[in-house]
Amino acid sequence: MAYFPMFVQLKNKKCLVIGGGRIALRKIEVLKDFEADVTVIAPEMIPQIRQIDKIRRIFRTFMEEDFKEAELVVAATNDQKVNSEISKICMQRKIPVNAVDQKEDCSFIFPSYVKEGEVVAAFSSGGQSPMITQYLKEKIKPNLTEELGQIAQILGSLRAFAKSCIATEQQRKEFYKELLQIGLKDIDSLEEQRINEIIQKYTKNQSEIEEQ
Ligand SMILES: C[C@@]1(CC(=O)O)c2cc3[nH]c(cc4nc(cc5[nH]c(cc(n2)[C@H]1CCC(=O)O)[C@@](C)(CC(=O)O)[C@@H]5CCC(=O)O)C(CC(=O)O)=C4CCC(=O)O)c(CCC(=O)O)c3CC(=O)O
Ligand SMILES: NC(=O)C1=CN([C@@H]2O[C@H](COP(=O)(O)OP(=O)(O)OC[C@H]3O[C@@H](n4cnc5c(N)ncnc54)[C@H](O)[C@@H]3O)[C@@H](O)[C@H]2O)C=CC1
Repeated sequence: MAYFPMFVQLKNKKCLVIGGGRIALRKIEVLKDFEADVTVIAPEMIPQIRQIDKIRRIFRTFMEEDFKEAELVVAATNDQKVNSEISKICMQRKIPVNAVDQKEDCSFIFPSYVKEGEVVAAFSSGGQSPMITQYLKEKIKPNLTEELGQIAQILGSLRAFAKSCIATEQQRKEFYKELLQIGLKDIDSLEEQRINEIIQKYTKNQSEIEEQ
């Protein structure tokens, strides 16, 4: 079964990671990368987890009341029974849950991803082979450049303006495409004056349409 790649807003969401080993660390780093509010619960945590900034650490085994406020949970202990129990609690409470050792206990799984600014490419093999998932990430890395992330930010900042000032969706599409092509050739040439020239070209078209 293939999983649907849903892009979820995690900023400031209360995410609970249960377990304090190497795999918990990997999951915490991903959640932090998307600005989640992370709490870790485990009797023992590896030094790298103890050193992470701005997370809550609770040194004990989990309790049912820990789930009260959780909006997303990762069961990352090394005990399958414990992870399964966590999963059941979350499923009952309809909290999205990931269990690191058994996809049957997951309502969502983690992808391998590349992120530049707000552009994210994410891969999954439906749990069949994380190696393949990692391989795909490495393949896309040379294409998902820092510049592409910057171009996305520039195009994003022009969206509201383009919607109000460029007449049709087709024209807006051409406008974004032209800016993208320029940015891909040379990000530095996508500066204010050049952008203004292109804006004028597309808004001029609109005033011509309005005059007719
Ligand atoms: C179902 C899923 C649930 C979940 O964790 O969300 C899951 C489950 C399991 N992984 C296992 C093993 C490995 N996982 C990795 C790596 C990653 N695993 C990740 C995700 C996922 N792993 C989800 C499915 C993803 C998909 O759809 O493809 C990544 C992408 C994201 C992340 O972890 O954040 C991250 C790469 C991050 C990156 O580099 O970008 C490596 C490689 C390595 O460690 O270098 C190995 C060893 C090689 C191998 O086994 O293939 C085992 C067996 C453990 C055992 O044998 O004991 C299980 C349990 C089982 O399969 O039963
Ligand atoms: N999803 C993935 O990508 C992968 C998953 N795995 C799975 O991940 C599991 C965990 O791996 P590691 O982090 O290396 O294990 P680990 O042994 O380093 O850490 C286990 C952690 O769980 C904690 N723990 C145990 N019982 C607990 C409880 N009742 N409440 C709270 N915390 C508890 C321990 O204190 C410890 O911090 C492995 O057993 C393996 O099945 C392994 C490789 C990749």
